[in-house]
Amino acid sequence: MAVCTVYNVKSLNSNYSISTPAKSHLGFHQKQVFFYSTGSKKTNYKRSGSSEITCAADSGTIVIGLAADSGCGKSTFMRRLTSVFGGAAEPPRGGNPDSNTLISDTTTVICLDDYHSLDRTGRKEKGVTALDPKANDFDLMYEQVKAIKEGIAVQKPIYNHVSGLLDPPELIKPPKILVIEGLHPMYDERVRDLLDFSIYLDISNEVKFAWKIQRDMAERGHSLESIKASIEARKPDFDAYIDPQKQYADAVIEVLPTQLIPDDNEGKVLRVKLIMKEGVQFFSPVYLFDEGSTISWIPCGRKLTCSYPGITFAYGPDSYYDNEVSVLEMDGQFDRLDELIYVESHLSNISTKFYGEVTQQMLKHADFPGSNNGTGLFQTIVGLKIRDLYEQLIASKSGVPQTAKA
Ligand SMILES: Nc1ncnc2c1ncn2[C@@H]1O[C@H](COP(=O)(O)OP(=O)(O)OP(=O)(O)O)[C@@H](O)[C@H]1O
Ligand SMILES: O=C(CO)[C@H](O)[C@H](O)COP(=O)(O)O
Repeated sequence: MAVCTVYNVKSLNSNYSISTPAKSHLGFHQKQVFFYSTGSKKTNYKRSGSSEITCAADSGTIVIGLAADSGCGKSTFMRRLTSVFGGAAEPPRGGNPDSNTLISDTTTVICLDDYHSLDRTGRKEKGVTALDPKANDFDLMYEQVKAIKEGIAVQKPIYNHVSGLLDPPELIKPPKILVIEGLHPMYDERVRDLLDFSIYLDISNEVKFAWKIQRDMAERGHSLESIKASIEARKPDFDAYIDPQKQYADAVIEVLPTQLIPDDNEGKVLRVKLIMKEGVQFFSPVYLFDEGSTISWIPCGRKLTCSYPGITFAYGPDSYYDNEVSVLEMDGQFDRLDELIYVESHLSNISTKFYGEVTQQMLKHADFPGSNNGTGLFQTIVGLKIRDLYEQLIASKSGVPQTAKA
């Protein structure tokens, strides 16, 4: 286990202190004062001693970025990803019960909402949304993600979604895999350059609306009008600051209404595309039947039960924001998840460790949203690809060659 040094930093105008790494690139050696803004006022910190802690990562931390709007399936995706590595993710033990962080043996998932520089009141006073870069501290985000990547523990702020306030920070030790999820993992070029792999969940407006209604009306008691108003209010900033990040993603999961039901407006049956950038180190796109060909496939028949409106798959090369990509598409939904093995056996480069691993993962989490359609299938596959990328990166650092995967 590696040893990390954290420097204690005392607050000059509030009653809690934070610790932060002592690296000169963070400015503490030179300046010894760190500005951390809470709400609309700034809090000053001064260095006061240091301590050593045990860090989890000996061979460096790899950093994955996951971008999406609120309510677009990030938490569900994270649960699928963590499961691929084994073990469950939990909030930091004994910490703030409203922490947004999830820690498992291999992964630590931090939510970038914790880098809101303006709290709920601060945003209201200034008339900005949480999507606006002005409401977020990208300098601190960059410094802390960089520090963790270099094996240094940090004291990360917490944005409390219950109170709408910035809470005292929590200690984040470098894990094997750090996932930064939220609104802006690819917005700031410096943060973007720290990412070893990036994913964007691109949920079309119609589908986003259907999911929001399902969650916020059924589970949170919001009215239809308030859900509509909240989506409308966020849209200009979403279009300006969140959506453009998809051009930088190594993989995009795009979720659209089905094309199998004419004029469908229920949003239950989905058409899902997995858009995979070519030429990304340690990431080889998944393919159907024949790499590089253009394929359309209706798998329904003796081996796959399909009720109305059926299932179609498509695969082929394309371009996306001037990048060469491979696109795998699924429209429709599975009737029987155990039969997914039939589809899995026709996919290649899925980075499984044994035959049927995708199907096993999907069956294990059959109760997660999207398990009967392309959202669950592609999230699971991307999880396996991330595991593969991690193993290849670690092997490349230690000089051990990796064997080819399915
Ligand atoms: N693949 C899916 N299929 C159907 N519904 C889904 C899917 N993924 C997410 N949802 C719906 O969206 C809701 C939000 O999902 P989730 O909590 O994973 O999103 P999130 O991006 O983490 O949200 P937030 O940022 O608001 O915490 C779920 O409760 C569910 O209703
Ligand atoms: O877009 C969001 C990311 O999840 C939230 O709206 C943002 O973090 C502000 O949170 P809250 O609405 O709890 O004040």
